[in-house]
Amino acid sequence: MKIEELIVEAKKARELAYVPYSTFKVGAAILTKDGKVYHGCNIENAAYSVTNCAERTALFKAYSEGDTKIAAIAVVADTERPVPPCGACRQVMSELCQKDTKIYLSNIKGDMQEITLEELLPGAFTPEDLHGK
Ligand SMILES: O=c1ccn([C@H]2C[C@H](O)[C@@H](CO)O2)c(=O)[nH]1
Repeated sequence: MKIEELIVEAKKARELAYVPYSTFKVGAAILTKDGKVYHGCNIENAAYSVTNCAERTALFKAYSEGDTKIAAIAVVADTERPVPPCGACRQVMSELCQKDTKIYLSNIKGDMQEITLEELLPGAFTPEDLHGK
């Protein structure tokens, strides 16, 4: 699958965003190493802090189906620059994506930025830290 096609899937996912509070729609699409696509949108809540971002929705969908090998993830929002994932998503991506996962940040007008996990969250807290290694 081409990068542009994965971004189109993220745009489709964005249309399903449940955003009555911010009205800010975000979409994500994951391509697994087996070639399957998972979609995710942001899902808000009247108790604002339990909102789930698009990136985490897509990753949790893939993991909960047993698909943990993530080839690529694309994220799209209507932002001036390619949408920057929030801090919580960076932490989750640093653990649930792999070192070689391709990460594409994009926006509705078509800008695209490829970024690595290490660039997204340098010095992330890892499972190794938790286990004292
Ligand atoms: O990368 C991002 C940034 C923000 N949001 C969501 C959270 C909230 O629903 C809305 C405004 O912050 O956008 C995402 O889904 N992904």
